[in-house]
Amino acid sequence: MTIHIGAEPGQIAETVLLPGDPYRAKWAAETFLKDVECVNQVRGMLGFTGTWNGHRVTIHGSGMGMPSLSIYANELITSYNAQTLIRIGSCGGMQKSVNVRDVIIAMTATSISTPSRGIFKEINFAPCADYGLLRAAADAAVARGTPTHVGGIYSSDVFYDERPDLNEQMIRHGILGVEMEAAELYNLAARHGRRALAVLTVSDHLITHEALPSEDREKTFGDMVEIALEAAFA
Ligand SMILES: Nc1nc2c(nc(Br)n2[C@@H]2O[C@H](CO)[C@@H](O)[C@H]2O)c(=O)[nH]1
Repeated sequence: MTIHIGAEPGQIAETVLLPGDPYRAKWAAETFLKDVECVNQVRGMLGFTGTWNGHRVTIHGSGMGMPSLSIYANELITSYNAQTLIRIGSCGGMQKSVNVRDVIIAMTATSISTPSRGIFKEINFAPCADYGLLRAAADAAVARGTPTHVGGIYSSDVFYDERPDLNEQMIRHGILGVEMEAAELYNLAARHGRRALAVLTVSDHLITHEALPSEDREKTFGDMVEIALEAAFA
């Protein structure tokens, strides 16, 4: 048991999927896992452990934003020995070539600040995905016929951004999408020698201003869960 996770030792699997929304964690666990057990309800940040194709998997909410993700990823790594952590989430599209419903496999995660800035100081560390997970996820996505993009994303600290110049520079440099969690997940995985990846579905678009209808979000989210599971155990 930790400050924010009520699970007993052994109740969390070495492979953890991290959606931002705890209710998506519940839906994904009930939809894709067998022998599902709720292992955390502290502060409503639900976590579930079960099996997929005979493999133990935990699906646990991370909350929105890097400070929240940092709390859960730190405790999952240091107190429950999580070895593979895959963020499954959604993002805003930032390139005309990226369409709503597409999947983005995040190779790198650019930010202007993360909770690790106190450690890095003047170091401009490059948060990047585990290559094996990245390759397996890209292969799984393409095999499903899902339009897939592999490249850099932007992990922002704000949803209602008052800095249009930031997005302009990210778009100019080929950043595929914006979300709010992956950079710190990659920082923590590098620090603790773990595997991490972010698999994102594009649910809104910063250029076209299109947004995915809520009923489509569940289908595309399901695709991402399966891609992440196939990559984790490839
Ligand atoms: N900053 C930002 N975050 C986004 C966006 N679209 C999505 Br889905 N997100 C993600 O969704 C949540 C905010 O709605 C955060 O957890 C982000 O990771 C967007 O256009 N901008």
